Amino acid sequence: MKSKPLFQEHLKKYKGHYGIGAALLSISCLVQLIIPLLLGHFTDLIESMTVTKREIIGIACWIAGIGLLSAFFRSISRIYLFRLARLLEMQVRRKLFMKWESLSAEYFNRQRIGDLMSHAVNDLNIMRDVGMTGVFAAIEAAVLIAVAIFAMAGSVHVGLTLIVLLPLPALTYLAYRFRTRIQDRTTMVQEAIGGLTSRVQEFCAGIRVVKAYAQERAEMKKFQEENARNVETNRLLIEANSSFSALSQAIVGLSYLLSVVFGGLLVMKGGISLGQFVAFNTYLTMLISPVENLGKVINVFQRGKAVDERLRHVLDTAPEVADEEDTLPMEEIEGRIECRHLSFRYPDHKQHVLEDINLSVPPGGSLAIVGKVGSGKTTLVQLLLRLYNPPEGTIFIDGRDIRGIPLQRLRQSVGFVPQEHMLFSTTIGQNIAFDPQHYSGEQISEAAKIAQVHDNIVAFPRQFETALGERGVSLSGGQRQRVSIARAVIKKPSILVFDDSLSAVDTETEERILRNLKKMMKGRTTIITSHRLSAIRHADEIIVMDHGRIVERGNHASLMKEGGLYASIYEKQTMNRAMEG
Ligand SMILES: Nc1ncnc2c1ncn2[C@@H]1O[C@H](COP(=O)(O)OP(=O)(O)OP(=O)(O)O)[C@@H](O)[C@H]1O
Repeated sequence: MKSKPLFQEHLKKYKGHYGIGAALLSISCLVQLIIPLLLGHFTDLIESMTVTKREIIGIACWIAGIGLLSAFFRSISRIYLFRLARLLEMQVRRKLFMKWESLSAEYFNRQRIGDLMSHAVNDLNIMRDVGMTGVFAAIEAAVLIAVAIFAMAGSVHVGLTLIVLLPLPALTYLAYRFRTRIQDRTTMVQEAIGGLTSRVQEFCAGIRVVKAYAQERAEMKKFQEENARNVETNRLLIEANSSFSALSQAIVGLSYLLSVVFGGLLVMKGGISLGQFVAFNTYLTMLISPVENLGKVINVFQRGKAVDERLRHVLDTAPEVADEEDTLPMEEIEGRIECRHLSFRYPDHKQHVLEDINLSVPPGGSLAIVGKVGSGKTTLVQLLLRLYNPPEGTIFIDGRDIRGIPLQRLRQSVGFVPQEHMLFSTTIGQNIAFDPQHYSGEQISEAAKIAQVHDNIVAFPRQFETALGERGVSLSGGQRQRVSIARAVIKKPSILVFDDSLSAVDTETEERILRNLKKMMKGRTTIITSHRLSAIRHADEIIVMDHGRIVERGNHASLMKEGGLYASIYEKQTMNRAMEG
């Protein structure tokens, strides 16, 4: 289902609050409109030479008092309406984040980080601007224009008012002409910001590679291109905005000119008094700013519309991996895994990366998946976590099709150690206890011991409280790997999946980790993919993959006896180790 325009929805939901804000602002505008009448009266008194010093002070005090009262209501309404705009920003950002959390890994593969950041930051700034500048100026313009015109016609001269208002409909035409141009250019600017953010993000993340390959110049060139695109798109937007502003000001200026010429003639003919002429022009001056602002308001709303569409495009993305409506709850997962004729290709790809995979792991059993680079090992374990959707009827856990297992239950029951060891910029302890469940310090420490990283952590002055990432310490590749192993084992999951997760530790540490795991994983299912065969030789079953197919299967002894691919890789690795040792 397509979502409704975000701003309109917000307006509808908080219509009462917007009503109060609009009422407060209207009071401020109405109070302000008394000032021209006082000025007109004052001018007539001066012209008639009948004014006393006391009256002058009295009128000045009234003008000051009314000005203050108007400013008071204006500032309250501003606080009120701006708070609503902040609320809109916060709610849309929350929606956006919740949507991202529901989307599959594939969605993020297809997106540039810069574009996502541009949605979360720049698009929402524009959205907030719609709520702040847009709504505030629109209400002010509507009230001031309506009431000032009424006052000009009612208290001064209908004919003069009509003449002066004659050019103003041209503003509507102008807004119509500029509408698409401003919207399109806003989209271009937001996309350019996304591109620039992506470039900076990629450069910072890949700084070591850039330096190692002396790619600074090439990177600078790419950055310059994005930077220039950003400047150019902004230039185009400013050009459209400025032309729109200049033309609307010219229209307003024409009104002013008509007022001076025809108003002056009327005063000379005695049609209106000098005081009325002054009041009329003061009203017109009051009108100029909101009418000019009206141009800005239209501009802000047009930019807001472009952003609203961009954001809704994200919010309307359907999650590829989600619970079906008829998904039944599931108590505990025991850990029996089965693949039946599993063939898989990535969304939007023609080629199958897994072909007719059949396997069965009993609860508490261990399965090792080995094979050449790109043979499909990671794909297979990601399907077991349902990071992608396998075809129905191909993967079963505890006898239930994985597509019918509640995602929350499935993911709570699997401890996954991925190839890339993503640690968050919190403390080491929080990185280990990264689970909805609460863990005690003792449990965190225990998990770190199993993962063989406890000694490293306690060597830091703040131990488990040590902050990681930005402005925190950096861990070595091996330490990061072991912290993410600790993160998986602390859950004591029914199924533990290691995707080539022991590659950055030496063989001795690897042995110790596996020994500890064996104790802890008694009765739980373990799946390990690895390039290093020494890490998996104790597994109950080993499958060897090549080009997405299982080409050999058995245990270490039977595979060695077979003398196939497994045996040849194992011998090569043993020889290499012997030569290195
Ligand atoms: N998100 C994706 N979209 C499309 N194709 C993908 C995606 N991820 C992997 N592939 C392709 O699927 C095939 C299997 O990749 P996979 O990562 O499963 O292999 P692997 O055996 O784990 O490799 P490695 O040992 O390098 O980790 C490769 O040809 C790869 O290019």
